Amino acid sequence: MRLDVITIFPEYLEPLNVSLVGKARAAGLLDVRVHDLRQWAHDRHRTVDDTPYGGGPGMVMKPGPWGEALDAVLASAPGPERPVLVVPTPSGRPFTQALAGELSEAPWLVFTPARYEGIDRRVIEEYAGRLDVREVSIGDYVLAGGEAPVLVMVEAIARLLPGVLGNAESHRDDSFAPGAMAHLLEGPVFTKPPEWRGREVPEVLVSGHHGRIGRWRRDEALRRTSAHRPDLIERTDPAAFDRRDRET
Ligand SMILES: O[C@H]1NC=Nc2cccc(F)c21
Repeated sequence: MRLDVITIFPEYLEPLNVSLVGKARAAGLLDVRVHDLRQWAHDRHRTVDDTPYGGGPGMVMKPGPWGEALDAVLASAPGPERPVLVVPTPSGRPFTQALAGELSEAPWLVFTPARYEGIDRRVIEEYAGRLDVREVSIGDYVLAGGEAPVLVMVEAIARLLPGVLGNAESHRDDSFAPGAMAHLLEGPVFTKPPEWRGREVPEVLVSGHHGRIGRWRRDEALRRTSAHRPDLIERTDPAAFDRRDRET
């Protein structure tokens, strides 16, 4: 997968050099290119934003630099391939595991993180005709810009690429991944030592009885989900658990 990010804060994307994404890049599974938007702002002050028409708070990003940047990035691809344009914005569709999965299938993604107030609408209109443009939000809270959302989305997408996660199994029990535990939060986890500050690991987990362990984990996941995310409970199919129990 090729992945381009156009931003006025290239240093904000440094985390894409480390950990899971960094390893995927080193392994040649991901080709990540970060571009400084200001190289396409030609005035002396390299201006990329201005006050909004119609008034109101904050600043809106000018269309000129974005148009030149996107044209340059699109022109840099050898073949006829067109990327999916991912526009982080608080007014976008929710970023979900399903969308991460869909985007992980794309051979080329271009991310355009912008300031909170966004990019001049005409940029979206200019590219919507020829690219698959996705306006996406990572959540209903106020951030200064879209760079942190890009880090979040790239991590969620990269870990789904073949070869990126060592143990393929670790997708299976992800919260929100398809299957019996889909839409459930994961329950508590434990590791050595067996006792720590007088607190012991739940006996079932050291029983070696996989059926009991599976049921305990499901019950704990249901308990945690009903406490923290009751909205997810009605989306759970109890029959799927029985099927899963029979498999384990
Ligand atoms: O994901 C959103 N959630 C909240 N604030 C934002 C600010 C800029 C971009 C963006 F995607 C977002």
